[in-house]
Amino acid sequence: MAEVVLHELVKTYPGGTTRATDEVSLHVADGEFMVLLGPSGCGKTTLLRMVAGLETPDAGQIVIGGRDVTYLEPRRRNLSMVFQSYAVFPNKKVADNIGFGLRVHGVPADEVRKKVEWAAELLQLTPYLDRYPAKLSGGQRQRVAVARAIVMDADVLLMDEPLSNLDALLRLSFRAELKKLVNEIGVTTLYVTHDQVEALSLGDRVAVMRDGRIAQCGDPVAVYTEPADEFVGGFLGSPPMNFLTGTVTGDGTRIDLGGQTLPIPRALETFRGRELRLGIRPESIAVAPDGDGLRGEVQVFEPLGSATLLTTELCGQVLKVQAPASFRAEPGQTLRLGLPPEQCRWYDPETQLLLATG
Ligand SMILES: Nc1ncnc2c1ncn2[C@@H]1O[C@H](COP(=O)(O)OP(=O)(O)OP(=O)(O)O)[C@@H](O)[C@H]1O
Repeated sequence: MAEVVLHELVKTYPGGTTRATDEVSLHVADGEFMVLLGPSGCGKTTLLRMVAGLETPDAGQIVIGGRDVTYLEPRRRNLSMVFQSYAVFPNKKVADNIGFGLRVHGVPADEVRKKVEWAAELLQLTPYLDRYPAKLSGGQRQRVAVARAIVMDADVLLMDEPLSNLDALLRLSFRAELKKLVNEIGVTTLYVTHDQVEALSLGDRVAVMRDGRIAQCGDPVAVYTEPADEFVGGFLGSPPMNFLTGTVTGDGTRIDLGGQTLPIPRALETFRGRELRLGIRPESIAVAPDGDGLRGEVQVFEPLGSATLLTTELCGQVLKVQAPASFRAEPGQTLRLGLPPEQCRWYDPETQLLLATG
C-alpha cells in the first residue's frame, strides 16, 4: 500500500480546446478511499487514467509510495484497475479469471490457488469458481473483476464507475459489499463516479470536480453540509441545496429576500446594501401550517414514501422543502418555513464561493 500524490496535473487532449484536467493536485493517504465525483466531462476519468499510466500528463507529477511514476509505464506502477465494463474473459472459468494476473506475473500455482480462494471468499464467489462468466449475473461478473484486481496485492486500487452497469438494487447491495471489502483489505483506492450517493457512501473523502479542477475535497459530511461553492451545493443532494438571492439591509443585520427578512451572520455586515446568496438544504427547513417563520406558498406537493417534497414559492423564489412523510399540504396553501440560522450557508453572488456558515 502507498500514498498517492498528484501535483498540478495538466492534460489537454490533442485537438482539445480546454484542459481535461487543469493543475489538479490531490493527496491520497495510505489506505484511504478517495472518490472523484463530478458531472460528465469534468475530467475524472482522465485523472484516473493518468494515475494508471494510460495517459501522460502535459505537466505535473504523480508520486506513488514516494516514487515518481509520472512517465513510468502502467505495469511498473503496481496498480490494480477495475473499469465500468466487466472485462472478464468469457472463455475462462471464474477461478481462472481471478487468478489470471497472478499467473501472468509468474506466481506459483499453489499460491495462485490460495489467493483466488481468499478473494472468492471475500466476494462471495466461492460457489461459482468453476463456472464460466456467461452463467453469472451482472453483479457476480463485476465481483469477479473486483476479485481479480484485489488478488494482485497492488499498492493502489483504481476503479472507474465499477457499479454503473448494475441495476439499482444490485448497485445498492454491491456498494455495501465493496465498502466492507475495501475496509478489510485497506488498500489505497481511487474511485471514479458521477453518482453522488455512491460517492458519499463509499469515500473516506470525496473530491468534487468541475471543468478539470477540484472544486472541493473533504470528508463526505463536510462536502455535503458545507459546500465550498454553489456548484458543489447544487451537485450534491437530491433535490440539491436551495439558493435564494436577497439584499442585505442598510444596518447590515438582515437579508431581505423580497419582502421577508432573515438575520445574517455578523461577519457579513460589510455586505450592507449588497446582494447575498443564501444556501439551505431542503431537509434543513422546518415546515408548519402556521406559527413563526417565513411565508411560502405551496406550488407542488409530492409524497415520496419516506418523505414529502414540497416546492414552495417564497418572495417569488423557488424553495424546495423536505417534510416528514406524514405532512399534508395543498397547492396554493401558505405555510410557515423555519430556516434555522445554523443550517444557513452564505455565498458571494459574484464568485459563488462560501462566505459564512450559520
Ligand atoms: N480521448 C480523448 N480525446 C479528446 N478529448 C477527450 C478524450 N477523452 C476525454 N476527452 C475530453 O476531456 C474532458 C474530460 O473527459 P473525462 O472522460 O476525463 O471526463 P469524465 O469526468 O470522466 O466524464 P464521464 O463521467 O462522462 O466519463 C472532456 O471534455 C472530454 O470530452
